[in-house]
Amino acid sequence: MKITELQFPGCFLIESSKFMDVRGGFVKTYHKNIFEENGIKIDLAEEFYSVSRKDVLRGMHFQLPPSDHEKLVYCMNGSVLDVFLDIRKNSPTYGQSMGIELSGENARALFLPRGIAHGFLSLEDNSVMVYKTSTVHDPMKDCGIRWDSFGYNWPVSAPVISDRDTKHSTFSEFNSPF
Ligand SMILES: Cc1cn([C@H]2C[C@H](O)[C@@H](COP(=O)(O)OP(=O)(O)O[C@H]3O[C@@H](C)C(=O)[C@@H](O)[C@H]3O)O2)c(=O)[nH]c1=O
Repeated sequence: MKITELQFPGCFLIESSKFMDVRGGFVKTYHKNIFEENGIKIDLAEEFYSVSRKDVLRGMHFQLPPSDHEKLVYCMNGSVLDVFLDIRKNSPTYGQSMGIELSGENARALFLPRGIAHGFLSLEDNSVMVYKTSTVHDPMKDCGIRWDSFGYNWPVSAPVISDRDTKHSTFSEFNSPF
């Protein structure tokens, strides 16, 4: 397991070893000690997953304080372009976004701290995204920023998005509490 801090402080790329044999594959997605040795502390409270068709775009999501949380995300099957946006006002990378491909094949995961908005574009059918979070879902604090409002160059013109995701504030309208 190789863990690298990204250019956004507190965001980490986790590259897990994938063991293959005649039966298929094996991937370890969380190891408390290795994570903590690399500066990642997450008390797991919930786990969930979504399944998306090609060109589905979900995001950009986060929970507001006091229900904000750390998030460990990975793609167990298929592939996605995972995109995250720094909305921490005191961060040197505030307002910046970056994208990383996650797939069942590359077995990468991302650790995202509080104050990072998260979304992804599904690059193929049956892309399964798994999340482990440090607080439980709080519908009253579940919040978002419009996917097309912060300058990220998504490689899709007409993504499939939820009704909720069309209604988020734009990045410039949003007054970040982080
Ligand atoms: C996120 C979530 C949703 N739900 C419900 C609400 C709704 O009825 C249904 C689908 O929710 P959504 O449309 O918000 O699902 P989705 O758009 O897939 O939400 C996810 O998007 C990505 C980008 C993230 O980063 C995740 O943290 C999460 O916000 O599931 C829960 O019960 N618990 C949860 O933790």
